[in-house]
Amino acid sequence: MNDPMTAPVGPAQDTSKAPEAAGWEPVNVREFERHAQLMLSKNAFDYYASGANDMVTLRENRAAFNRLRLRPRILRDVSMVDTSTSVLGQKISSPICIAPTAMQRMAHDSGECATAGAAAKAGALMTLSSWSTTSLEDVAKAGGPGGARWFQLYVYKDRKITEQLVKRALAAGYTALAVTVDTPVLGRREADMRNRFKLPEHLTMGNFVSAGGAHASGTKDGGNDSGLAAYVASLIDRTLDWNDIKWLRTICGSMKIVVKGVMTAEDAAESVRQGVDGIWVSNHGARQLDTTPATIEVLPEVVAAVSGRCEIYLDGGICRGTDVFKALALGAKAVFIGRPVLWGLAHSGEEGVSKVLKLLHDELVMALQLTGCTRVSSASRSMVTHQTSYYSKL
Ligand SMILES: Cc1cc2nc3c(=O)[nH]c(=O)nc-3n(C[C@H](O)[C@H](O)[C@H](O)COP(=O)(O)O)c2cc1C
Ligand SMILES: CCCCC(=O)C(=O)O
Repeated sequence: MNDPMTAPVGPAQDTSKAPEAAGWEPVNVREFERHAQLMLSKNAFDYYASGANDMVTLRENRAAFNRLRLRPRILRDVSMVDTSTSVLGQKISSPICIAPTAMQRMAHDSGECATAGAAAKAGALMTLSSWSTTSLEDVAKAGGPGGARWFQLYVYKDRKITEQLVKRALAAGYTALAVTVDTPVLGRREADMRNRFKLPEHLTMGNFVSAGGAHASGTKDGGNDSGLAAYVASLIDRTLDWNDIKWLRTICGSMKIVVKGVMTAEDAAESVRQGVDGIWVSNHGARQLDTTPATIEVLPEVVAAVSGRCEIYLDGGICRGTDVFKALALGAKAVFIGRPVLWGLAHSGEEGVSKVLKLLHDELVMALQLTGCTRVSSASRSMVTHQTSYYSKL
């Protein structure tokens, strides 16, 4: 078996429903990924799994968690553990939330509706991608009235289309807009270039069916390149700046605004000055600018710059309960998972997403118990240290 730390990402085997996958019950997130690799087409798996360029940051997002060491406390009665918390005033059962990932129906035909169903059953917060293969209204229905939902926004050059999208999200009960600010152009994803990635013919960008044309058809024809890169270049607004965040504030009604893709103390401080409600530390799952640090490495500078003035979230590379614990201990209010949800979907639709959420939840509970914590707010800065801190004391 490949070493999970060094295993290359892709290329995927093109053996959908491979016999090796049958009857295999993955016991951790990395095994769900390997299972998905057997189940999915190469076009889909490579798109989901890969990062930008040399994928230095993709490996770092994982490796940086593993360089952190936990300092457990003992004899603290951990018979009862409460993982519930809140984000932007909304109660959720766990700090493990679902990040927006585009085009989920390539992973399983039930796609985003299955994710919404699993999230609602677990009491988890789901963020829906602008690039959902199901309309935001149908996803809201699938999650039911009680589901906690945010909408991820890509700002289109066509501001009428952007505005309609925001208004529809508000009407459908999404409570926050996660505005993605790290994608003025699409990162260079070489697997997608090689595969000439495209959305399968039977799928559409579900939020743009009425807009029609290229907006709806998505990434059907990339010519000699990734179809996704062509879509972004022609339709997504790369002039986006802070004035647009102000503009969004005027049209988003009661929805809160979270900026997704903050990676520096400077931008965190500016985000607070601009009055955003939340800061989402993310390097887009290492799919945009390669050789940025891991998100867990920049979290401390963001936390220091924000100094409690708004909530901070983190995503990138989370695949263990101990990763969640480390992010919380270093100051994140909640974490988001991207690819693990896709691996759950590929395994068995809604049931698979439920399994992944439960797996990570159970691992988090154990991480809390074994560090002597009975609630997520007890995960503290003193319980995490860098591995080198031990060597410096020798
Ligand atoms: C296949 C895929 C599609 C994604 N699509 C979107 C998207 O539509 N909008 C967005 O803001 N981020 C998108 N992201 C980034 C995720 O929201 C998140 O930042 C990232 O996946 C977290 O890292 P992880 O996959 O290691 O958990 C996508 C990531 C992946 C892997
Ligand atoms: C503009 C990019 C859309 C999907 C996405 O965010 C991703 O593939 O990472």
